[in-house]
Amino acid sequence: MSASLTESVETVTVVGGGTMGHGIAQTFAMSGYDVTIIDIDEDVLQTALEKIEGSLEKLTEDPDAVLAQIETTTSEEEAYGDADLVVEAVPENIDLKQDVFGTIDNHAPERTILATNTSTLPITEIASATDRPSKVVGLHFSNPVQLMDIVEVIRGKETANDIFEAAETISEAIGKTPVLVEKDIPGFLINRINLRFWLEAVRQVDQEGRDRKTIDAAIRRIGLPMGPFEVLDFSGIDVATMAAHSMQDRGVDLHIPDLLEKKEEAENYGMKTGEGFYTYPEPGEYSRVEIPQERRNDFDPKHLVAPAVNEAAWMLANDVTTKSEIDKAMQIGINWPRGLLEMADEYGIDRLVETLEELHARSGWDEYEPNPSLRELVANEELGQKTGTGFYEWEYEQAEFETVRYERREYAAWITLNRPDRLNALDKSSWNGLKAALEKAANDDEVRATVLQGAGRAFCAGDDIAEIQSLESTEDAREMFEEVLGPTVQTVRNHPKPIIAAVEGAANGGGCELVLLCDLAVASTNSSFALPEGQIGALPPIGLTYGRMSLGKKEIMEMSLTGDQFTATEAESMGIVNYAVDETQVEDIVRELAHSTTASGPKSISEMKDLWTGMEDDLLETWFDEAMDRLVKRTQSEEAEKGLAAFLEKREADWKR
Ligand SMILES: C/C=C/C(=O)SCCNC(=O)CCNC(=O)[C@H](O)C(C)(C)COP(=O)(O)OP(=O)(O)OC[C@H]1O[C@@H](n2cnc3c(N)ncnc32)[C@H](O)[C@@H]1OP(=O)(O)O
Repeated sequence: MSASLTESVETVTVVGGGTMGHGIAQTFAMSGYDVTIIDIDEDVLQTALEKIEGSLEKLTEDPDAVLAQIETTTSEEEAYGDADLVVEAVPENIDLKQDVFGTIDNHAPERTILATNTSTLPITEIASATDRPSKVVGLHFSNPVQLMDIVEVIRGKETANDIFEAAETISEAIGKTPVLVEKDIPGFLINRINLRFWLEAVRQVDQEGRDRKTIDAAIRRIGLPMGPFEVLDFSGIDVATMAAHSMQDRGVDLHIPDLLEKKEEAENYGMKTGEGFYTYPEPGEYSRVEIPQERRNDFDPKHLVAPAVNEAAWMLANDVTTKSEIDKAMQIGINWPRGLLEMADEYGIDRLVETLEELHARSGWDEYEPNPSLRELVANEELGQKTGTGFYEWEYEQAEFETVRYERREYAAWITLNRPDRLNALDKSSWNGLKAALEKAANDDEVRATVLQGAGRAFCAGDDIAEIQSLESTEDAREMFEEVLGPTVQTVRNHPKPIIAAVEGAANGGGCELVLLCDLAVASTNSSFALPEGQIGALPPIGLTYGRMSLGKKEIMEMSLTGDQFTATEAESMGIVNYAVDETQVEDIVRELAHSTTASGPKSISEMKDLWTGMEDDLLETWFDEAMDRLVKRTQSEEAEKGLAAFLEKREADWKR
């Protein structure tokens, strides 16, 4: 039925020749429809035609042919008498719109479908001004209409199925991607989600003293084309504030930060006035804002993503739309690199719920109370990529190798040292488990990056000192270090995929050395790094050899000779880790890094790694063997006997002065 309805639409009348109206008219004409624009003002119609002509010159080979399909009129009879579809785009005023719809209804034939491009008003109320509410539908275009792909198709309370479906197919026929909104809710889909994201960004500046450029840098970091302040300036602070107020007026639980109101009152609308959150060369002249990339890790994007996901969860729980419509809207409508709900599954629903709880507590805003459907996902362990199910299903595999847990989340292997009560100290089973897990990741072509992390409050406190103490002879020690530890070290070094250490907590001794062996590393700012092997009468075999590739002599010697703890920030400046970031972001930044490495060819990566390993071998292989030999002897020495006992008895060795 809708197909024939759609086919029967040949003539389209657009009401209002302003910014949206002329864009809508041009779009229909470019797709071959006969278009009439009606406005009460001849001058507006003239300007509309000029603007369309100017735009067509940039977009088509033959602007005249398209222009020939557009007529203008001020006569209602002429405009509506033969229209198959009317699209209204007059200013956002309910009385005006109802008046216009009453007039259209009087003049248009019974078959005519009536659409409104309102962004803030209820479709149902507009439709109530007609005798055909079942034939009224929302078609909310984005500005500039001729360039933006997305259109929201909104069902009013009375909209008939065939009209809703026809609106969908007509949207496709004019080259747009329709997003179906099944309920006539304030803000529809895109504004509702955008506003949650934007308003929290402004609150962060207003109430938390955050810097707007840092927030924009963090949001660009996760792949969005612009940060929230750039977007607000670009699309108009007045427009966003108006949309927020209208949602608030219609009963949506939503706060508008004072800072946004102040900008609006001062008429600092953004690019169009030359001043908004940023300053522009001239009113109306866009220039891309300089955003300091180096601050990109200093703000957690989850603070903005979580409120948006909460809004999406509310929509899903209330049958307003579907997951795919939400994700399509964000990807196609506003150029997100992935859909919002896909992103939610990457972050982990549990972590977004935690973020919402934190925002709720800090702001006191009830809209941040997590939607019950999110809590239900958490209760069901449907956390997203890390459990294989969240909003969507994901490729997921789990295996245990002794005390090491292996998970494949989509294209990344997450390997977890899992002896939290021993701070993941590396005993024989950990070394063997790590080797087996790495081999599994290496042999799986689907795995493109490998992450190494620790369970609990430490990354890894080094070799298991109790186990070292239990080695009773040089032969035992040789077997442990040369047949267990050594081969695992070589497995780490020869791993053909990027290995990224995710450090949260202590990385001591062998733990710190594992970080040195990884290709990339991210640490929480409360992590610590140390090579304290000397304190137990041993020595750091990897730190002293392969560690040289990351650290200079003074650094290695200070770490090895003193065993002192270094902070994550120091580790970052020394080159032990790439980034020291807030603990809430370690997992995210590691995942982003893993994702970024997939931009490089898998074979290129293994060649790069092979070259590096070969170079290290030429320089250091014999010295690593030498270091291991000395380590074996050290662990069997009288000094080690005292040092190992001292640690296990929680006291200092007697040589300490
Ligand atoms: C070739 C050799 C290479 C090596 O790697 S040798 C080992 C080098 N590593 C170290 O020397 C670090 C040893 N650990 C520590 O110094 C401390 O831990 C930390 C600073 C990392 C953390 O201190 P805190 O937060 O106070 O925790 P806690 O109470 O010391 O540790 C919790 C439990 O974990 C055990 N544990 C910690 N590290 C090791 C280890 N490396 N080997 C065996 N057990 C370890 C502890 O004893 C304790 O146990 P309980 O709860 O029974 O008292």
